[in-house]
Amino acid sequence: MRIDVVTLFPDLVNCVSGCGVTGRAVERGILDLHCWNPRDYTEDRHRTVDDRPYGGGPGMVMKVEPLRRAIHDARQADTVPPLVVYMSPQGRRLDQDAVQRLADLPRLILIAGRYEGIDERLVELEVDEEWSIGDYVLSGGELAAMVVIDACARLLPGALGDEDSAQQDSFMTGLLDCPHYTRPEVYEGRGVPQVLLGGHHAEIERWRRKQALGRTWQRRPDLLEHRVLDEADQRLLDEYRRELAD
Ligand SMILES: Cc1cccc(C(=O)NCC2(NC(=O)c3cccc4nocc34)CCCC2)c1
Repeated sequence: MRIDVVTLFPDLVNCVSGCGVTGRAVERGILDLHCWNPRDYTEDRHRTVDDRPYGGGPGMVMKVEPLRRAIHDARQADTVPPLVVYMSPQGRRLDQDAVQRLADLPRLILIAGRYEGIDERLVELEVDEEWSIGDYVLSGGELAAMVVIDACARLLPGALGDEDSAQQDSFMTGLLDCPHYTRPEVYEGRGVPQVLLGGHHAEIERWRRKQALGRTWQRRPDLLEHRVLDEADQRLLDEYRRELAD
C-alpha cells in the first residue's frame, strides 16, 4: 500500500516509519510512505503557505496553490489512482470499519491541515473524502494522518507477527479488550485472576470473552447497541452482570 501525506511537517509524519509495526511495514516494503510539503511549492521569497481569512477573524488559512501543486506531484508520483482524504474535524468519524476500507485501497493521499484550516476551494477541487479522528481541537492534521497510517499498516498482510495479532483480533470483534496481566504474580498485594494461572485454555478463553463483553457493556454500551449477541455471549454477559451484583 502506498500512502502520500501532504503536510507542512514531514519530520513529524515520518516518525511513524522509524519504529514499531509501522516502521517494520515500511522496512519490509509492505507500506510505501512519502511526504509532500506545500512549502516546497511556493514561489515567493518568504515561501508563503498561508494568508489572512476573507471575512476577517483570528488566525490564518492555508492557501490553495501550494497545496494544489503538492497534491499534483503526489498524484503523479505513482500510476495507481489514489483516494484523496482530508483529515478534518468536519470529517466522518473514523472507526475500525472505515480503517479496514482505507487499508484495502492500493493508494491514499492524506492531507493534513494547519492554522485554522485549508481554503475550501482546495477541498472542492481535490478532496474525495473527509475523515476525523475525534471531536477535540488539534494544532494540525498530522497526528490524525499518523493515526490512519498506523491503523491501516496493522491490517496490511505481513505487517503483524503472530505476537501482535492478538490485539487486532480482539478489537476486530468490535468489543473492548479484556484485562491483561504479567509477572510478578502478586504486586502490592494484588494478585492475578486464578483462571489465568490454571492453564485451562478453554476456561481462559471463556473468562477473556466474558470480560470483553462485560467491560464493553459497562463502558461502551453503544458498541453493543447494534449487535445481537448469540446465546453463548448473552449467557456470559448475564454471568458478568450477576457477579457484579454479588
Ligand atoms: C472539534 C473542532 C472544531 C473546530 C476546529 C477544530 C480543530 O481542531 N481545528 C484545527 C485543525 N484540526 C484538525 O485537523 C483535526 C482536529 C480534530 C480531529 C481531526 N481529525 O483529522 C483532523 C483533525 C484543523 C486545521 C488545523 C488543525 C476542532
